[in-house]
Amino acid sequence: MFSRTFASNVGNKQQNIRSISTSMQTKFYEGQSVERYMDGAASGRTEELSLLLKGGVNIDMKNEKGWTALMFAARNGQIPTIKLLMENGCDVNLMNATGQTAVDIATFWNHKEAADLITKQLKDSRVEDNKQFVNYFGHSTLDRAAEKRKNTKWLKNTMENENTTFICFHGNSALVVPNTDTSLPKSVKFCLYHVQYSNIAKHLNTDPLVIFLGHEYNNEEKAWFAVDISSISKSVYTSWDKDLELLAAYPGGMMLRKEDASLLAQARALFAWHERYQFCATCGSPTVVEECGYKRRCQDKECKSQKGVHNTSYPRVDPVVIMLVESQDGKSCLLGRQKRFPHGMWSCLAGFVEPGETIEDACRREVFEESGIKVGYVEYHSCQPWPNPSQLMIGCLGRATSSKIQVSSILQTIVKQVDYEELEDAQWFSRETILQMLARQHKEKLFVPPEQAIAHTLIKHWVKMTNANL
Ligand SMILES: NC(=O)C1=CN([C@@H]2O[C@H](COP(=O)(O)OP(=O)(O)OC[C@H]3O[C@@H](n4cnc5c(N)ncnc54)[C@H](O)[C@@H]3O)[C@@H](O)[C@H]2O)C=CC1
Ligand SMILES: [Mg+2]
Ligand SMILES: [Mg+2]
Ligand SMILES: [Mg+2]
Ligand SMILES: [Zn+2]
Repeated sequence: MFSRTFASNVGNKQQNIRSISTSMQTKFYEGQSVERYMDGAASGRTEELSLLLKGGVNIDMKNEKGWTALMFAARNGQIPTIKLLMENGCDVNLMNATGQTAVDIATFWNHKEAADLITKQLKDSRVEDNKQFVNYFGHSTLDRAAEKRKNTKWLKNTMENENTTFICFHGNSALVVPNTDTSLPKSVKFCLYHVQYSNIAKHLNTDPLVIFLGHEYNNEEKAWFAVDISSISKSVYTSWDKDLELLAAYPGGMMLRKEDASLLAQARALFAWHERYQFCATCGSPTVVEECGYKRRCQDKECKSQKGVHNTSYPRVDPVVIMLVESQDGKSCLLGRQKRFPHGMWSCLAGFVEPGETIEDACRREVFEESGIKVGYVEYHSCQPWPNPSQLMIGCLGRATSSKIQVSSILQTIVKQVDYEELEDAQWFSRETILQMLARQHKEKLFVPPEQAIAHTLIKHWVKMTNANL
């Protein structure tokens, strides 16, 4: 039903095949030339390969065993050749006749650097190929390197390393400096303050909460940590830099560069978890931090949580569905208003996923509870870590099977008693009205959430999907 959505979301895989048009280039398909191309890759003759690629060779051509040039380069750990092929857009996902990818081959032959390099591209290309939308707060550039979290020696050395960067948190807020880089979008008002541990260590508690965020891909030397500085007063941190200030993670986190925002989303969720889960959920004993911020272990050795793996010991992520619901005729979409929203703002309906519930059913239930609208087909669009404090917003598109809105239909009786309403109002909006709201040109000053919110992404996607001129 939503095939047009898929066309603009996940179905548009680029075929990255280069056609060869001239007769000279066509000759290249002859056996000898294939061999020359493959041999060039295996031997690392980058200049020759570069010329062949400029001549229009099919970069992903395969030999009779299904091997590509990238696979040959991976077989011999030819780093510059691998880089050249990837820069020229080779397909890193291809498999040979026995089902091995270039990463498998590099790994098998012990070329770790080559395997890591191709793996990184693989991740990037998945995003690129699928045209998958990455929302604000989701642009992490770090390898979380979970295996390092237990390696105390590596952690200690790395924390002290001058290439390592610390970001600082004080309760719910991050330490920031005003942005002075005018090349960044206007919405970027602040930058996370970056500091080395040695510069702040003397001001910290004896054992501050430190969280390992990860290191840059293929570079263990460039590691990132977050540290709790709540024991430090304003006069102390402003002595490091007079422009320093504390920025509340939400909504302040919307005013950062996208890379900073993802670091904030990761750190903020973990700090909030540590603050709220000081005691064991199973027996009530105090807990201690392990795995550089990624685990809390009960101090009672007899506690059930010590036996086996228990999710009470690990950081929380709360799944929330958020959905753009399209009317039966496809001409309008359903938006709602919560009381706490700024005047004039309308957004997608959203709600926490409940235990034992599918994403699709959660969308249908929340929409029905909040608006009385029934939803049939549901599909996934994209997601967003939401640091308020640790939701994972699962963005979906849904098709309504009814049209009569009854706000908080199911909750209405309870709502009266507890004086709380999920939504103050819900309405259908035409595409034309949505366009005015997106452009902030609506005559009654109605608008939708800012582009940092996944609600904005979904609304804009629906407008594009319905062929509006955006
Ligand atoms: N990024 C975005 O564009 C948007 C993000 N959101 C976020 O989604 C979240 C959920 O949306 P709502 O409409 O409020 O959900 P909702 O419709 O499920 O109602 C919230 C109520 O659900 C209950 N609840 C169930 N599980 C909960 C949990 N794990 N944590 C807290 N409360 C829980 C509480 O009674 C709460 O008052 C909100 O925290 C909001 O910050 C909401 C809309 C847009
Ligand atoms: Mg709800
Ligand atoms: Mg809701
Ligand atoms: Mg709910
Ligand atoms: Zn316990």
